[in-house]
This record gives sequence, structure tokens and C-alpha cells, in this order.
Amino acid sequence: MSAISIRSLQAMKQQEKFSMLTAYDATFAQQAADAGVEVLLVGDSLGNMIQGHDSTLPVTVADMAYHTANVARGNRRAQRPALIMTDLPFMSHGTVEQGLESARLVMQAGAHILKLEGDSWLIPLIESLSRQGVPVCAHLGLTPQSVNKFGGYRVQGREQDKADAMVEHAIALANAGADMILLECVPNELANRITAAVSVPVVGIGAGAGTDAQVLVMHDMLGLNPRPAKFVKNFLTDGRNIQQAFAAYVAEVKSGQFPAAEHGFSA
Ligand SMILES: Nc1nc(=O)c2c([nH]1)NC[C@@H]1CN(c3ccc(C(=O)N[C@@H](CCC(=O)O)C(=O)O)cc3)CN21
Ligand SMILES: CC(C)C(=O)C(=O)O
Ligand SMILES: [Mg+2]
Repeated sequence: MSAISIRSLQAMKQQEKFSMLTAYDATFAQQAADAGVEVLLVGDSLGNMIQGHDSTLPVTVADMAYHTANVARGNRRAQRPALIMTDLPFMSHGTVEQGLESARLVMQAGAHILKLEGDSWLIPLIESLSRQGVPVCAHLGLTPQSVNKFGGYRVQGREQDKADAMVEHAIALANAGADMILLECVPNELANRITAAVSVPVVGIGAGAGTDAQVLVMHDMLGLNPRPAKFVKNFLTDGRNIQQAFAAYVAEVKSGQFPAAEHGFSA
């Protein structure tokens, strides 16, 4: 089977749901790809899960490059290699110049697509990356790098004006060259509006079952988080091993069984 590409994911929009899971090392990357996970996210949530911080703010570009290189080695050994998406961390893309240098470091470490938190202010950088052949996923809604500005990890886009603005931002980002959109902790109805408004795949976490794809933090879906968020489901149940837990997640995303109503937010 050939490796997953941006093109294969684009073709799945409105045909078949796909799954994304965080991976920070070679062993779990290979396990997830072998279980059928289409996208491995080297998330800056490694600040929480690997480094023990209580936010993603301390994570550096060097940390992201290191974990991306590890994930890339494991992924290469998989039956069908997944697409590797890597987060640009806090304050590593405040200007176009800085964003390009950060992008170079993680792409050269083995990422296939970058994820950037931000709204329409990202457009000049996305246009530049797009011209240089670097795919981008724009992360909207609850963007954890802005936790201090938000005053906590809270659902975003509940007010009508904020919801309308998020739809406009998603359209503008896709027009600027974003190849994917990720929505975190937004009301289901808003996620559905955005999924219908853009032609690129939309990935959700805490955004309901209507998006084109789902993402979870691996440690959360293995039940390793003592205080899981509302959108988390533990798949390491019913006597499953880790590989089977990953496969159950993939299957439940494909069938639409996950996420259920209890994992989403209303307006
Ligand atoms: N392990 C882990 N999982 C994550 O999903 C995650 C991280 N770490 N670190 C970075 C951010 C922080 N995230 C979080 C953390 C908590 C909530 C949370 O507790 N949300 C409330 C909703 C609050 C509201 O209603 O506004 C919830 O009930 O889920 C959400 C996102 C998501 N990301
Ligand atoms: C929660 C996902 C979307 C993420 O950005 C991360 O794991 O860092
Ligand atoms: Mg992240």
C-alpha cells in the first residue's frame, strides 16, 4: 500500500472519515500507522505528555524537530506509512521570516505538513509556505498556545459574531493555501458550518462527528490522563492491547461511532 498523502486525504473528504493521533516516538508511530491511523500528529502537546509541563508554551522548535525525526523513523517501518504533521510551537512563527526558518527545521526533520495555530493573521506565512511547496494545516478554535489570553482551556465560537468570524477565517485560510483546517473545542454546529464552507479536509477535536476527520492525544485515548477533557474517550478497554485500541479508534471514527454526543459541545 502506498503512503498516505495530502492528495489521498483530500480525496476522502465527503467519502470516508479519517483518523489522526498524536505520536512522539518511533515505537508508537509504527503501531499507530500499522493500526490504520492516516495522520500522525507530532503535537506540541508533547510539552504536557512527554515533558511534564502544564501547558505547551515551553516547547521549542528543536524539541519538535527531535520528536518528528523519531516519529519519521518508526513510520518508515509501517506497512502503510502515515502522513506526518508537526506543530510549529509557541512564538516560533510570529513573523514570516521566523516562520519560514521554523518550517525548514521541522520539514527537514521529516514532517510532511505543518500545523499552525492562528486565524487570518497566518495568511502571509501560509502564502509563502504554499509557494515554497510546504503544506499547512491551520488550527482554529481553542488554540492552546493562547491559553493565557483565553484565561483557560475554554470552548470557542459560542457567540454568533465569533462563530461567523471563524467561518470567514477558515475560508480565507483555505483560499491562502491551507491544505487542511483543524478545529478544537468548538460547538458541533459551527464545526459543521466550516466543514461545509471549505473544500479542504477539516479535522476536529471536541468539534462533533460532522468534521471530515478526528484527532486525539494518544495518551488520552489510552486512558493515561487522570483528568480527561470532555471530548476524550478511552479506547484501551475490553481487554484490548495498544495496537487493538488504536484500531478500535480508527474503526469508530470510520463508522461515525466516535465521537458520540457526550464528547461534543453545543452553542
Ligand atoms: N493530554 C492533552 N490532551 C489535550 O487534548 C491537550 C493537551 N494535552 N495539551 C494541550 C491542549 C490542552 N487541551 C485541553 C485541555 C482541557 C480542556 C478542557 O478541559 N475543556 C473543557 C471544556 C471547557 C469549556 O466548557 O469551555 C472540557 O470539559 O472538556 C480542553 C482542551 C487540549 N490539548
Ligand atoms: C490536540 C492536538 C490538536 C494538538 O495540537 C496537539 O496534540 O498538540
Ligand atoms: Mg498542538
